[in-house]
Amino acid sequence: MATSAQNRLLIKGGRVVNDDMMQDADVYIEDGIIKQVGTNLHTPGGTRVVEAKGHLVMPGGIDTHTHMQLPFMGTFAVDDFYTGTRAALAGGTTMIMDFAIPQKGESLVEAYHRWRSWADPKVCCDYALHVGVTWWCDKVGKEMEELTEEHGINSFKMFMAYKDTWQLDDHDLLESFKQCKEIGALAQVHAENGDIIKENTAKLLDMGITGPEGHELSRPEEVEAEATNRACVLANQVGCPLYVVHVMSKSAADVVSNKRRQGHIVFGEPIAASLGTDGTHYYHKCWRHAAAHVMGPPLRPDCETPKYLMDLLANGDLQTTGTDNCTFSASQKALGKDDFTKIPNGVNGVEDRMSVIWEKGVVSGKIDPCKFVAVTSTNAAKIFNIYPKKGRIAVGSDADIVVWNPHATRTISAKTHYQAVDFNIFEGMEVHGIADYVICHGRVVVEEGNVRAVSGMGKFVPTPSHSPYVYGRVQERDIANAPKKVDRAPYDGPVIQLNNQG
Ligand SMILES: C[C@@H](CNC(N)=O)C(=O)O
Ligand SMILES: [Zn+2]
Ligand SMILES: [Zn+2]
Repeated sequence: MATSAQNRLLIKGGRVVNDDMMQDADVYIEDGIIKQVGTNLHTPGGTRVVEAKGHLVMPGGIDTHTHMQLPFMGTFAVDDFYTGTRAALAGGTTMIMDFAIPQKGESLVEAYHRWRSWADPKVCCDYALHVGVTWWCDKVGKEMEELTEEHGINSFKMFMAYKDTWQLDDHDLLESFKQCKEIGALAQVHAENGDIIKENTAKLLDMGITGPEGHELSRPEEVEAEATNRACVLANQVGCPLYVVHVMSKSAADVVSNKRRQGHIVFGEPIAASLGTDGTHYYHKCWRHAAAHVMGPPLRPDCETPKYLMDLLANGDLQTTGTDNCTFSASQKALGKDDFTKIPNGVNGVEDRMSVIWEKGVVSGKIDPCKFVAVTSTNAAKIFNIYPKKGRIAVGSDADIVVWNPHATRTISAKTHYQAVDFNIFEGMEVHGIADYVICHGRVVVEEGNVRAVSGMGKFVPTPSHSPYVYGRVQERDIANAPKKVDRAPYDGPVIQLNNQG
């Protein structure tokens, strides 16, 4: 069938960047799919041309961790699936991975359908879902299997914090990890020790420390590191691959590095916030400013943390970058004006992630453009088993592409950002790297600063189980590491008699 002119696009004169190579090449697109990559391409008449000279042509960003319009702590995240995905496109991200989170006792499948009903009509770009496991029983295990087999879910997030609401104990963590392995899904953890947090919180409030500084004081980085280590040990003991979301500290990152060095199958996800700013803001005199940075795990007061985490992305010890975008405006954060435990947790990031990582990673000389593509897009596509449909500029891949201007600069501000939230944790930061053009489903949705995102144009992307990148070595490893019985003659010596008087 002849394609109509608006479905044909040629990105001309740019430098194509994938995670493993760069090349000067043009990219020809038809009906939302990349059809040709190369030079001197023959394209039909009526093809629209995007001039990309001096630009990098990269796979659109994949944000592995968002919470659009999340019902949380008595309110809803203010960026919904429309404003959130529109902002994502504005910044060069062409796919988000959000979370369907049931309350304790609720059906996981019902939560999945609820999130689908919220997202499908609104998303401007493609999206996938992880599903939260906030309680455990056999029914939960069966629903995890149904979600993997019938609904395109291949990752489940278990919470080790949020005691009394979403937190699982070690027994339930083990059961959920075993089930993830059984169905070929990836176990994700929110790694903080919720029991220590509860203990510390009571002490701090008793001492009259009710401000946002109390939030970080209640959960210092060793509380994140302890849970990260525990999750790695539990998962490794049942042979389940693990993905640690929102890695926020040096200590937790070191745990992931060391476990990977010991051969564990574990992945770590720092976020734009932990790569771009720090926890000194909790001590800001302005309550609103300090509260705007409240999230869990918290940003760390050690201002060397962002560089440290970027170095671990550079050397491959950490693999993906999300944002944990879960935004609340001043009046919502003010629910906790007298008690930091009531400040809705969450920060922005979905719009600025690509620029923040370009500035802190590439401009600083820590990562090159190929590694930038790896950590903002390709690694996520491989881990969640949607590669090369997503995460690559190649024939047959989706035409989700960012035409990146590496030299242009902008100053990040809530005054100019597309997000609905009234605060930006990167306020005032000058960054290099602007998405001059963003192509989504083969259509130009961002053009030199004009965002023409279309609500409902995004599609749900099923993530299939048994990702080779995650499970490719699990079977052999189980066989190789299986404990072996020792053949020996039975003991035939004396045995004491136990008296029954206890
Ligand atoms: C509830 C959700 C977002 N909030 C946060 N990280 O502070 C999460 O824990 O990832
Ligand atoms: Zn979390
Ligand atoms: Zn989250």
